Amino acid sequence: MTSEYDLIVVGAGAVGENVADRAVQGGLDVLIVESELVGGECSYWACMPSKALLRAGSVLRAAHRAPGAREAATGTLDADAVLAHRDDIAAHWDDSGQVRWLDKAGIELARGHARLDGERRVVITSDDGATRTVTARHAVALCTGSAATVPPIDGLEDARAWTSREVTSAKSIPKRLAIIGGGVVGCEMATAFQSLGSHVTLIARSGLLAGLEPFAGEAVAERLRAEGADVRTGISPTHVARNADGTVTITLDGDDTIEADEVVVATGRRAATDDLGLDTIGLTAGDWIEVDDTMRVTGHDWLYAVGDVTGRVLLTHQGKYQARAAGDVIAARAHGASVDTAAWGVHVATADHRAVPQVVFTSPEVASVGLTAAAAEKSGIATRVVDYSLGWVAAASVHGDDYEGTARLVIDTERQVVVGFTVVGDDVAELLHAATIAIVGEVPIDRLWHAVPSYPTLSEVWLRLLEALGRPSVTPPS
Ligand SMILES: Cc1cc2nc3c(=O)[nH]c(=O)nc-3n(C[C@H](O)[C@H](O)[C@H](O)COP(=O)(O)OP(=O)(O)OC[C@H]3O[C@@H](n4cnc5c(N)ncnc54)[C@H](O)[C@@H]3O)c2cc1C
Ligand SMILES: NC(=O)c1ccc[n+]([C@@H]2O[C@H](COP(=O)([O-])OP(=O)(O)OC[C@H]3O[C@@H](n4cnc5c(N)ncnc54)[C@H](O)[C@@H]3O)[C@@H](O)[C@H]2O)c1
Repeated sequence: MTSEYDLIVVGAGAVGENVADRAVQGGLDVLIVESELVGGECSYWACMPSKALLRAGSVLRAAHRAPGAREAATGTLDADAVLAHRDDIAAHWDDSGQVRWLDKAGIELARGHARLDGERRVVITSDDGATRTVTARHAVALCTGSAATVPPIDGLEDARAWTSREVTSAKSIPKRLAIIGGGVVGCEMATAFQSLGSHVTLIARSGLLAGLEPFAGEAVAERLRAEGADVRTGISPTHVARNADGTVTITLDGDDTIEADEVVVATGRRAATDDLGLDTIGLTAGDWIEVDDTMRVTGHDWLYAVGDVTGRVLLTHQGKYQARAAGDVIAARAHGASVDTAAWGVHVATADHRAVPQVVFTSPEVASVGLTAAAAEKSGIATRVVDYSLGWVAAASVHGDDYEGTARLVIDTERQVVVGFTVVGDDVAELLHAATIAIVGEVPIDRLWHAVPSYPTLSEVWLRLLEALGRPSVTPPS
């Protein structure tokens, strides 16, 4: 067995797989180490199973909005069928398909838990306790992801609370589900489980989806309430207890209590770095790993960190974007080739700072990229903000009865380019990429007038937003 590789990747989630793939394509020999399932969180306990749990509810809501379909869709969701579909999407938690992909891509896999053991050295401990030491000729890339945080709420540790893992892999639908945390996971899982028949109580210490435009969280809260969920904002739990009969009691500020059959903690993530041997190279276990825009770790020219573990952006697509830059730059540096680190260059993840797209698959959907109005103002950019009600676009009336939604453009008035876009409404996810291209391409507003949206599509909201900004006028001859 070889003990030396050009590159050792720790963690075979979506991000690690992509770093390895790019590096192999760049001519390096690569070992990837995985302690659980090849494919990582996204495939088995995050993006994919959560979207499978949400899809049927979204389709049924769409049918209810459309006269004719509404009359045909009179029942409730078949929760068992949804759970079975989710199991298929999560490949029944069997990673053999992804292992085959690694093999085809020319990436060698080692199963086990990897720990750094000084510079460029990694010790792999397999399930039977056997260890193997490998060294990297050029680089080690840490792609170990993140894990759910459990906040220090009295009693929570002992209450057998579900995290994102248990809720996305749930085997049945609890009658009453309480969710602590009004962020992305909390809102998506509240949407899914309310539609699957749970009575959901969502407990958020602020409003919902803080950090996005305020109208996003407000629309999601309103819809959840309309569907029967109990949404409590501006309140925190003070005590959680699992009772003798298996139920859970959650005590809130002000002593109100909530009874539930299961409780989910969805209060953010921590770096998966606590048992990674970071101390052997002078870094601190448990910390997010700081990197430059080529994803190289500050102060260690052989070490890279990519994806969630950096804490830069906790999204699969953005981690994979970083991975493409990192895999390519590791290969370039190994070959002594030139490296392009200028903003928007091949080897840097510039978009992390300026154009991170995200879709929240709630009802209504929330799609955003770039800066919110508040973030743009805070960063000192001279901005203009325009809003348009999506219900006024022609396509909305065809889409379904009483369509409601909001789109917001944030414009940098000095550079005359879009720096932020948020849209909230049913089936708006696919509107997002146009905005991402406008921001990354720094397309001048005047030119956007020539990007004509098809009639009647929801994309016509672009035209309405431009009209709200004002058509550039032609100066009449004097
Ligand atoms: C419920 C939920 C839903 C989400 N939905 C979306 C979504 O719709 N869209 C989106 O873009 N993002 C979504 N995300 C975020 C997304 O899941 C993460 O951004 C993504 O999984 C990060 O990928 P990663 O490869 O960096 O980490 P991970 O997927 O966590 O992979 C890290 C891998 O490293 C392995 N590992 C860790 N330590 C070691 C070690 N010492 N040795 C060997 N192996 C190790 C782990 O077993 C794991 O397989 C969601 C997250 C959650 C929690
Ligand atoms: N569709 C998607 O793109 C998608 C879906 C799910 C998750 N994700 C990603 O996964 C990551 C994790 O999601 P998340 O929802 O766990 O984190 P989050 O940061 O989005 O939300 C955490 C929420 O918990 C609250 N909170 C924190 N500590 C608390 C406490 N002690 N008591 C009460 N509330 C508390 C915060 O105020 C916040 O509202 C996100 O960064 C997100 O980008 C993405």
